[in-house]
Amino acid sequence: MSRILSIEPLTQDAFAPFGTVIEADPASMRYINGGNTERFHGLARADVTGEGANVIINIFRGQPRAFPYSVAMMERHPFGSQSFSPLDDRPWLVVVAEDEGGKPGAPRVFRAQGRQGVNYGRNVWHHPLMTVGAVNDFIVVDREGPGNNLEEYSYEEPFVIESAI
Ligand SMILES: NC(=O)N[C@@H](O)C(=O)O
Ligand code: NI
Repeated sequence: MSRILSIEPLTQDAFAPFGTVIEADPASMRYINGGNTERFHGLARADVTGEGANVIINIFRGQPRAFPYSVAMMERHPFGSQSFSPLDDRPWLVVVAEDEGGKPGAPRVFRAQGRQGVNYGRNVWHHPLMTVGAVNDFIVVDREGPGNNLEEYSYEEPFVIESAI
C-alpha cells in the first residue's frame, strides 16, 4: 500500500526544525547604497565544519521531476549546510525528514514559491533537488572539503507524492 504524502505551504515556522526559509523578509530589510538598494540581511548562515572546509557557491540546473513521484531515498550532509535559491520564479518542492535514530522518519513535503529558497541545516535529512514543471536553475551554497559529506538512506517502502499541484 503506497504511503501518499501531503504537501504543506513553506513557512518559516513549519520549516524551523529543518533549517531556514530564504525569502525577502521585510523584518530583515535595511536600505543601503544611499537608498538605492534594499538589503535583506542575514537570512541564513552557511555552516561548514572540518579542517580545510570551504563554503562554495554553485548553480544546480534541475530537470523537472515526473509525478506521481516516489520518494524512495533521503540524504544528508554531516559536515555542512546546503541552501537552494531558485533563479526562475517558479514553485518547487522541498522534502525533508526528522532524524529518528540515525535514519529519516516519514518525509514532509513543502511547496516553495518561486521566490522562496531554503537552507538545510547541517546533517538534516532531505531529498535531492525537486524541480517542478520545467528546468530551473538554483544558486546552491554548500561545502567543499575533506571527508564524505553525503550520507544516503533508502526507505524499505517508498512514499509517494501524487502531484506537485
Ligand atoms: N549531491 C548534491 O550535490 N546534491 C544534493 O546534495 C541535493 O540536495 O540536491
Ligand atoms: Ni543535498
